[in-house]
Amino acid sequence: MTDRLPHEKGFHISWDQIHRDSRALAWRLEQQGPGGGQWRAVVAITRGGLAPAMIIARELDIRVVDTISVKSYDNQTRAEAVVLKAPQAEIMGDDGEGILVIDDLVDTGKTLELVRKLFPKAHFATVYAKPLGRDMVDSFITEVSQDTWIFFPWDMALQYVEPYRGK
Ligand SMILES: O=P(O)(O)OC[C@H]1O[C@H](OP(=O)(O)OP(=O)(O)O)[C@H](O)[C@@H]1O
Ligand SMILES: O=c1[nH]c(=O)c2nc[nH]c2[nH]1
Ligand SMILES: [Mg+2]
Repeated sequence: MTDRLPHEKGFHISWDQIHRDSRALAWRLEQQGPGGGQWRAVVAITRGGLAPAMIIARELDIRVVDTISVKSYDNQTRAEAVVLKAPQAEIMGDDGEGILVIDDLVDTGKTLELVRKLFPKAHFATVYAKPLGRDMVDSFITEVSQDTWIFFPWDMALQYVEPYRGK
């Protein structure tokens, strides 16, 4: 099943902005590892979670980094979330306790819902969150409205724009 979501607004994020917001998320997560200590591993939800996960792993000095691949969207159309690649079973343990699962954003929450079912005791963190999915995430930095589409720097390119008076 797919459904079309209306996105009236666009929120354009630069590399600098995602770097700063991911760092802010890392600092927020620092004291929240198991027993107030170090996280056992970072797991990025690919592909969007890869860049934030790298920045967070670097900030928190976590060397064990794995991925789970969940595909939910074709362009701006939501489809059923499916796991295309799971993380290593030895890293995750029975329930994901002590593991930090990172994604770039939570929108409807369907992606995190699926991953949470697999690893219910992991900590779920995203850089951005929309209201529908906010309850699925344990930590995030910035909330945007549901009708906003977030444009990430890896999906954009700098391009020439005509001067305002030249049109
Ligand atoms: O909360 P939801 O409604 O599930 O949406 C959020 C997910 O959608 C996007 O990933 P996408 O499936 O588009 O794949 P990508 O990360 O490879 O771009 C985004 O990176 C999140 O993972
Ligand atoms: O680049 C993206 N921006 C978004 O706002 C979004 N929501 C779900 N998936 C998304 N991908
Ligand atoms: Mg994604």
